Amino acid sequence: MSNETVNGARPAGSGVDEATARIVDLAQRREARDAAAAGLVAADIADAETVAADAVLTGEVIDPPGAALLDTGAPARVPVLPSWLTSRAHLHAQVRRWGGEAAYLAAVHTVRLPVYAGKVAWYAPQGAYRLAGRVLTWTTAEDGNWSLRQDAANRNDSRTFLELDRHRMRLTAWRWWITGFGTAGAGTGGVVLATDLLPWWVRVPVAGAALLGLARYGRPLDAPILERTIVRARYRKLTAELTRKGIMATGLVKRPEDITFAAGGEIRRDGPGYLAIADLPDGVIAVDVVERREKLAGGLRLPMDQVWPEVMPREHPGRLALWVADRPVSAMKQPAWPLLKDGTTDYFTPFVYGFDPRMRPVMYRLDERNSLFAGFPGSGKSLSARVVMSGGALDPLVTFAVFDLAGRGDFDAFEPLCAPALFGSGADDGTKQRAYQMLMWLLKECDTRGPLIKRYATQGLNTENKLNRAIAQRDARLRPILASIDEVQELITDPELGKAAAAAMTSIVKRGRALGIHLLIQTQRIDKDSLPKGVTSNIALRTCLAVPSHTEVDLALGTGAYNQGARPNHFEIGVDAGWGVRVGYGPLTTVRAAYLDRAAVEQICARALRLRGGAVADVEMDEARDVLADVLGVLEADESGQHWDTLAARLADRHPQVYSAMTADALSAMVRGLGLESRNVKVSGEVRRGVYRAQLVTAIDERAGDSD
Ligand SMILES: Nc1ncnc2c1ncn2[C@@H]1O[C@H](COP(=O)(O)OP(=O)(O)OP(=O)(O)O)[C@@H](O)[C@H]1O
Repeated sequence: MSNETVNGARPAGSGVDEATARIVDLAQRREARDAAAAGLVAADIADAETVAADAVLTGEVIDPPGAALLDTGAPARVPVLPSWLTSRAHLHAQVRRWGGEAAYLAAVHTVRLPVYAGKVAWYAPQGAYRLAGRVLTWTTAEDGNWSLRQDAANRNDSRTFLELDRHRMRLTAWRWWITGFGTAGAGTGGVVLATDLLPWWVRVPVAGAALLGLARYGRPLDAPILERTIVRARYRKLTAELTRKGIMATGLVKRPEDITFAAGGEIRRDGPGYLAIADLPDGVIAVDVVERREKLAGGLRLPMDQVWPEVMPREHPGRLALWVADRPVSAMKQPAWPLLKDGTTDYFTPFVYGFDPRMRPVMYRLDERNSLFAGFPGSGKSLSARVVMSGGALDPLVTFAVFDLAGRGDFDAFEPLCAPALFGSGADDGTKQRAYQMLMWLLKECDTRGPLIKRYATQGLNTENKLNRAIAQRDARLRPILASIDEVQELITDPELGKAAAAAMTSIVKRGRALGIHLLIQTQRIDKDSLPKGVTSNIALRTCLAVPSHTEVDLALGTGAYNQGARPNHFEIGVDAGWGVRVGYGPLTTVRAAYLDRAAVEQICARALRLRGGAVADVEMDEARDVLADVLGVLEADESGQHWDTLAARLADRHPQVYSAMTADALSAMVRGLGLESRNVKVSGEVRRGVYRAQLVTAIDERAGDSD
């Protein structure tokens, strides 16, 4: 409709003199209002900012009658139950909050009890005296027509006076009876309370209530017995006004009234805080507000940690969910991990991983997913990954492979759950080599599992050529595998193994997903070299913990995550340890892993070992291969050299269990890592990079000479 309006343009042919005062035609105005209500704009001939529609609209009619309506989703409905009644955690939070307030009031008034007792002792007799006076006045009906009688007396009108007094006497006749019975009843009550006729727990509260009532009646109006306690404003209620004030502080919106609140989404309590669903004016989207969280918090006069603006998934981009916590979230106590003390999990079913800022449980899924945890040192990666691994450990079917390339011992508790060849902890080359062998083993598993699973499909155990629990239980060769590598960048950037390891990981995350292989990698270095796109882009479940800037956010979570509102760069390392933004399972989620300290993880692993009958099966690994000898072995007798790509393909063919993921680049990097040069090799007239037989032979001879 705005295309019908041109600022400052004069109405075509109106002939209105701007200098003259405008006379408004009320009938026309009314008509225009009705038209506006019907969704139309009536051009007001006297409106200097409106021009005739046909002067501007030269093309086709934009909204022909009966144009299709856009589906903006199901009509918003008010929740049947208040949100604090819909989850146990929220109910606890609400009860705790009420309990806290009740305890505070009880404490305040208990301390003041002696003062209150003194006030009651002072005012109760005064109340009794006042009450007696009031009852007497009522009984004698002196108040009723006193002024009329006085008036008759002043006028010496004895007849009227006597008539009025007779009326008064008639009233007093029955009132004396009531007063008499009332006084006798009160007296008897007093005697009963003063003696032992009733137990103390009846007498004390009744006497107390009576005294309190008298004291209340006897006190001056401005002297309350209970001290007025101004309860500290511990909780700041989020109102529409406050929400608008906060959003205005971002500088994105010009007029507060442009911020509206979604129907059915009024501001309400949600977990330990308040939730407002606001619709932003045209041209402003929720991501813009999320981006200016700091200004928003400033406008609300609250610490950042208490203000959680979010984009609403599956809603229009201008709808903002603003959740304001009662207290800074980092100071809130997270609920305990539900599986901490008992319970088991199922690899194929989600389990609780952590809690979002509203303290709602957030689930984690192992099947058909791979995981990445990226964050700066101290952001809580290892702890978060340990929760995922603890979840996996509580399914007795899961086979573990764990490599900690930092060697800090964060994952030592999982050692008893791993076959000896599948556990390593250390920053040395040997551990990296073993981690690489583990990847080769996973590749081999990918090769063997596919045909086996297909066979079970023909027996009716699955429908989609994917591993499921029934198959995993039936065949010990198809147990789900959870393979974790901490500080994976150490392996990926290794000059010798890096390229081949990255290629292997890419292959594993692509193929292993449906075969019950979950690769979980963690890294603190977030750049293109440490997180090659081939690996990350195939990992579905990615969690980014505290990082310095949007570059790392997009590298870890995928390009565009920052634009969609992911802001892990707002987390403060140390304070917000464990907080991360996750993609790949449900909508973009801000979540903090449940806190499991070392002792808790050790207990969980001990439980997990018991679930596995106290021991884990050994795993056969292929011996580490001699790469140079293998390359020499695939050179044909008449070849003096060969290209890397041909050699890589031949190696994958000859030793698929070890080299199936081998690429030309990876092979070149591995061989160069062993001290050989990559050279131009001419084969069948084509010159490409490769290696000569003579180089390989010399290197092998030198190595043999060194070891002698
Ligand atoms: N979910 C959590 N809840 C509470 N505190 C946490 C949480 N996660 C981590 N922390 C705290 O942060 C500290 C660092 O965690 P962690 O060792 O997992 O970080 P990291 O990112 O792995 O660091 P590094 O890269 O140096 O290994 C922990 O010792 C713990 O005190």
